Amino acid sequence: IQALQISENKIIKTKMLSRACFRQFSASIRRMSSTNIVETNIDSGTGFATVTLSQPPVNSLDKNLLTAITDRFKKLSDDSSVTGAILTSKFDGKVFSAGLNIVDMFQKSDDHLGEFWGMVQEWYLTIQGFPKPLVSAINGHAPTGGCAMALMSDYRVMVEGKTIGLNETLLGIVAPFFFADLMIAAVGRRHAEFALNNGYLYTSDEALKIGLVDEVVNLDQVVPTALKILTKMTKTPQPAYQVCKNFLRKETMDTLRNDRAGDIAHFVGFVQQPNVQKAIGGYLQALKQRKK
Ligand SMILES: CC/C=C\C/C=C\C/C=C\CC/C=C/CC(=O)SCCNC(=O)CCNC(=O)[C@H](O)C(C)(C)COP(=O)(O)OP(=O)(O)OC[C@H]1O[C@@H](n2cnc3c(N)ncnc32)[C@H](O)[C@@H]1OP(=O)(O)O
Repeated sequence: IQALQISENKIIKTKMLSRACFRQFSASIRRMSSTNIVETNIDSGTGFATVTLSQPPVNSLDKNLLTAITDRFKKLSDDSSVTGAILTSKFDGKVFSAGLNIVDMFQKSDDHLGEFWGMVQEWYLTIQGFPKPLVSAINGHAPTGGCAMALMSDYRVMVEGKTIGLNETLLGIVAPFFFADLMIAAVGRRHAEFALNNGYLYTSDEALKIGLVDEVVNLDQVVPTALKILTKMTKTPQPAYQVCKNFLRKETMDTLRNDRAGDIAHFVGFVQQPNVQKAIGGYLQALKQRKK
């Protein structure tokens, strides 16, 4: 009987302990009401939000994903309990993001293209204007718009052995001026001209050499390294951090803000050209046939 009582007490204690652990865990990690394509967890101890892009197969930025990311970052900006954020992908070891969804640019009406580009502008203005420290944990390939999105963060940690770059010209399209300015800000005009004119995709190590990313680590170190640097960045007095970040980025953002309609018209006119459509169609086909 005594033995039974002892083991029953042990069970009760174990249950109490696991309930306490669960309470502690649920108190420290808050899951934001996320769409399933953008998962967000907030650590209530540090205030760090981890935003994980989760749209299969490659996080291509279609209207749904652009809107979900934009909404998420707007909420994180407004949430005073959030001190900083990490942007990463669910498809670790494979793809961070395949950039803008090419299907949204092929054989579409002017209205579709205009609405799509308006969403691209809003996505750029929101992440680039995110007032808190933001670190990209680039755990897979990051071509074109995927690279641009990583460039909008304040620090880039990349997994070894993948590729990154603004390689639009290889598709027969041209990176918009606000993508080009992101690259110039990171690597300087000389490297940016070479990278954009030639649609050059850098390996992780090459990207590190020119300053396109800040650190290259193995896969299981990507997020921990991002967390480490975020911890440092959030120690800077935040009003000063925000003012500084805003004034350094304001010029290009203002150029876009001041003529969004003109920029949309420019995009639609460019993409609807028959030779551009032909190039995009050919590229899409090549992408589909790569696997065969
Ligand atoms: C004078 C004019 C001046 C200025 C111009 C004015 C305005 C600007 C005009 C235009 C600017 C437009 C800007 C565009 C920026 C972009 O972001 S364009 C996006 C380009 N993206 C890419 O090139 C990436 C292509 N993808 C890949 O290289 C690979 O998929 C990747 C390495 C990311 C992953 O490889 P892997 O894991 O092997 O996957 P798969 O290749 O097998 O892909 C899986 C399926 O996903 C489809 N897919 C891949 N990427 C995209 C995409 N970006 N959009 C849509 N779909 C994509 C792929 O086809 C596979 O589909 P399937 O399974 O075969 O159905």
